[in-house]
Amino acid sequence: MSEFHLVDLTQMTYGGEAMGRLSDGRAVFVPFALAGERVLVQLTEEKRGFARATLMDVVQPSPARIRPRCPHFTQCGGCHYQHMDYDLQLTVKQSILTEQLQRIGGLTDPPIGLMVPSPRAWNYRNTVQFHLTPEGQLGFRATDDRTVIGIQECHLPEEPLLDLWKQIQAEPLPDLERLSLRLGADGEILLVLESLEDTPPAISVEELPVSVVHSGPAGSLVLAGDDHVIMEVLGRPFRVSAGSFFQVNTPMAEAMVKHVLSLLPAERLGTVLDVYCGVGLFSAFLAPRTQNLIGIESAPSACDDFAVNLDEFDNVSLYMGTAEQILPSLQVYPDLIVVDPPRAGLELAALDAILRMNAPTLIYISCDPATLARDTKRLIRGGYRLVQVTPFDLFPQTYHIESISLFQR
Ligand SMILES: C[S@@+](CC[C@H](N)C(=O)[O-])C[C@H]1O[C@@H](n2cnc3c(N)ncnc32)[C@H](O)[C@@H]1O
Repeated sequence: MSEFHLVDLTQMTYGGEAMGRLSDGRAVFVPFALAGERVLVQLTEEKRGFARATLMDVVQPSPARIRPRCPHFTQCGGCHYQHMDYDLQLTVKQSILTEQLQRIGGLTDPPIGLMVPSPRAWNYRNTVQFHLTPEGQLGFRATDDRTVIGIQECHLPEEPLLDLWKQIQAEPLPDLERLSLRLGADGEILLVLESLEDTPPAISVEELPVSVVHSGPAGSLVLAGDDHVIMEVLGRPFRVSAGSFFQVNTPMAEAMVKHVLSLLPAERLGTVLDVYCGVGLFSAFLAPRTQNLIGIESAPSACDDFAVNLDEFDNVSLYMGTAEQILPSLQVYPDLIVVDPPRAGLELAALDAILRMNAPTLIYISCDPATLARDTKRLIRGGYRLVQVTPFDLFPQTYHIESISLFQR
């Protein structure tokens, strides 16, 4: 068993941890703690240059520490910031984004604007995904990101999802891999049951006021209602099917769309690329400002939704496939490229193809400051200038940081 260490924490770092130094000078990362605290920790992972530790005791708490709302805090891997009030969460995220762009991105003074706060710090998620414990109870991944722990309460989903959760958690669901709920505009809910069998698990769906889809190895089967929900952003409806991505915080999706539009020039654009376009959230608002809009998206269900959501436009085309496959062979010279990749950021083949297209403006929507910083360095080396970064707090109570960056040639 590893010994205990007393550590003074000096800095919050990306990933939900606070950092201090061990007596041998190595950095140590401690979750659920705050900069300014003296803590007792036990090492869980040791490398030559750093270590990770479990928080055993807060010997000298920070005056900023508050009582977490959720009893699962420190066990559940979902939230890392419930011990800070919301204003402090915003400040911490802002400084982490700055630190990442400085240290990984190589920028001395990154042009970061103030973080746009979420209108709701709690109950903001329009979707929730449960994993199942070995006993078939609904749960979330624990802090180790592997084990699933049974969950009795969560304060992040919107209230109608909590009401439905209460109804379905009564009976165990041992044959399920995952269960997700997504709340649409007008209150309809899509319940998706994922299993490794083609036979749908026994769940009494008839009494539930929802659409139900079973997703198995052979594909998806609608058990009740529709195979999608309608989400609404800035008054515009979006069809979102069971397997498609959609932003989880609807008011913040609206704020991001408005921000992207505010970065556009007044005159109509020629060609615009929307890479990682999903069901067409940004494309739908860019299409009226563009002569020719091209979407690229790898998920078939999101492509189907995109086709429906942008059906009214005849200046829009869509490529289904990965950005790294499609971009290198695309012979276009866009005025604007919008990218919104998953956490891994831009694959090198996609980034190189983007540089070759030589677009005067690139808007990079990021959900991971570390890969944003890495890609920023590459984009700057390739001839872009980072003009401004606006962080958006899409995920209160968690360490996740969303941002929109404007690059120009
Ligand atoms: C962060 S989401 C953004 C979607 C959309 N921009 C929005 O805001 O709703 C990323 C999207 O990229 C898609 N995707 C993931 N990897 C991809 C890849 N290598 N090439 C193209 N699309 C990819 C996902 O299916 C998902 O729809």
